[in-house]
Amino acid sequence: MPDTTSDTRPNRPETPLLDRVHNPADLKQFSDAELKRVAQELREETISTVSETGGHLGAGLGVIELTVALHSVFDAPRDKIIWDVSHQCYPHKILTGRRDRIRTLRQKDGLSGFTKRSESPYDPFGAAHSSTSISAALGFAVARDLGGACDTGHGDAIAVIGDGAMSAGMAFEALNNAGHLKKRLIVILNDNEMSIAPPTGALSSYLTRLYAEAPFHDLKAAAKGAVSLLPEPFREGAKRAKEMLKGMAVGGTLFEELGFSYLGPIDGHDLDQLLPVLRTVKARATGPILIHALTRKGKGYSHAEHAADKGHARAKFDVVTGEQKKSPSNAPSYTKVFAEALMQEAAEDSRICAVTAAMPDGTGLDLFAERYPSRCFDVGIAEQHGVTFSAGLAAGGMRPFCAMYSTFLQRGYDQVVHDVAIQRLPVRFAIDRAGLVGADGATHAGSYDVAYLSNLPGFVVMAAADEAELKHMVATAAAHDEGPIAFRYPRGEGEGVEMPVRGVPLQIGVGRVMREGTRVAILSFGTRLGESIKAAEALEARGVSVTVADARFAKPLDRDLVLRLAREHEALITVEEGAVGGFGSHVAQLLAEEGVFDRGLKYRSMVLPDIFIDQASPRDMYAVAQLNAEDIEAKVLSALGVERLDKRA
Ligand SMILES: Cc1ncc(C[n+]2csc(CCOP(=O)(O)OP(=O)(O)O)c2C)c(N)n1
Ligand SMILES: CC(=O)[C@@H](O)[C@H](O)COP(=O)(O)O
Ligand SMILES: [Mg+2]
Repeated sequence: MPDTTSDTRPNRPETPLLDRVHNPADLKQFSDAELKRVAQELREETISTVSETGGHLGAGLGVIELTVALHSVFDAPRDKIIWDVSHQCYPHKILTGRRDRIRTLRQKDGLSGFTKRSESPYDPFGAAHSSTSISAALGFAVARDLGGACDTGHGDAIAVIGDGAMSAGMAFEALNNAGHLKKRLIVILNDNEMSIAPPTGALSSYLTRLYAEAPFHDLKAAAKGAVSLLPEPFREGAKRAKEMLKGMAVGGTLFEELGFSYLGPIDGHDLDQLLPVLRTVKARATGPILIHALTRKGKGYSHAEHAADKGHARAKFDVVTGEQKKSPSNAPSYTKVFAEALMQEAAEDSRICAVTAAMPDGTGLDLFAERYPSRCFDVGIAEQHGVTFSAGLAAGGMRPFCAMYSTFLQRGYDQVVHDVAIQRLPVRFAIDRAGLVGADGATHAGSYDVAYLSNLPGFVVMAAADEAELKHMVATAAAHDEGPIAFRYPRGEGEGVEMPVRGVPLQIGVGRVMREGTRVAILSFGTRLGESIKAAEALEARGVSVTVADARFAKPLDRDLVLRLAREHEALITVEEGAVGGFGSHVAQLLAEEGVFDRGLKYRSMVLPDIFIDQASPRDMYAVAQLNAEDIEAKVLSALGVERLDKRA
């Protein structure tokens, strides 16, 4: 792994205090005034790092002071600091012994862009999907109190959760349980009034009202007696507030009603507030406590602060101009093709509507929302609800497209089974980020959707081999009222194929043959089709005649096509960018049932390997997965048992 600290390129900021921090304990040498300078240096180091690596910028900048305050007051790794989503963890990584590798973030063999237990004892819990931190922290708190053994010892359990992540049901399930268990547990609500896009929903409005009514003073907590938890500078003000509030009917905050002490709102960028509040909480808290910190996403870097997404994620960029270094695109992204195809369908059919769970830009539904605002729903980070809401829309006579990343749809799986599939409701699942996604790594890989959908009775499961196919699949889904249907497509740009003006519905369960050969058949499902064709060309050049087909459907399988390919070829290879249990498994099942193996077919199934693949470029990840053209070629040769080709094709 490259060590990048010795690099003294001119854009590296001067960081004399930060240079003295090798682990969080080193922060204890500094006065509060010096900690403010550490925070400034940490901010500059974070900006400089992400300018070189790309990655999540705005969220980390928004928690710089919080990170410094937490690590200077608490004692990690004994105290467990759990970052929700953990896309804001780069400053934490810099302070926790990983600064020498910070510029390897999100690269092959480098640091993960998220917290990861295997990476550091300072990452007590891994994350990347949202809203898990309170549950995990509560688990640590209970384990501590029950005397569980933990390598790093047991101290405080602290969850840092954003306002976006707080909108998920799972966060409330955890609050509910924590309020009941009454264990000492610290939750910091990092409220920057942003998700990836501006947050939607009643909870977001509620949080806004909380601080609009009591900016930086805890009037309600004071009224309910939480004043003793406040540090001295606040206590006087709070007492006065309490006096003021005497006789007024003040309801508790939602969090207090759930059994938490509520402290806040406080200014999450002001160490003069953060440090005394955290010190007091550390010294005095008994049960569950929620600290409501107000922050700004992208804080301190104007190009992030003023961007619509507050610098949520960035390609490498120029620090001075903020300009991102993106390579020019040769084809429209799959996401954009989906959005445009959906708008075409929606223009013809007023029942078409769309649902996203906090990913309007990522799924392309921001475009749809602009054109059809009343037919587009951002439900917040709430995949479970999003799926069942779509089921309700379908039951109510609409034609909903539930657009989610493959990896996030995992969270709504029971809803897919129980609310959609069993009721045979025609929800259309647009599954973006299918396959390996690159820098976000294993947590974001779309590996399982084919397996977890193709086993459901009545589901139609398609994979687009290219962007034109995607357009046809959108049309297919729009026309399919008989039950649930899903189509998957990868992150990034299309293959550059010619696009039809309008998508044409495909015949359900029918694949297509791309080229005819005689000896070997490669049956691809999804965008590995291009690699399969390349492999076929290479094999052809070596004298092996290859048929290549695009299955289009994992369910229902094109039985005729599969059986014909099996009958007419010596070997059949299936290729997909999905885990075992998906397309290839269904083909194998069919071949077994039909007794094809008894007749000696050489069958091989190429799927993602049974490992979690760490971040790298997508191509490198596919190399690890052995799903590139050369791997397909090698698989064919090994299936044939051909070491030196005999030109028998
Ligand atoms: C279950 C799940 N759905 C969607 C996402 C995509 N996602 C990552 S960060 C984010 C926004 C989080 O907002 P917030 O918690 O407020 O943190 P902020 O970025 O504002 O600091 C979303 C939607 C995810 N990581 N996990
Ligand atoms: C942290 C998170 O879950 C998102 O920010 C994710 O990284 C977005 O991925 P895309 O860049 O593929 O939209
Ligand atoms: Mg937020």
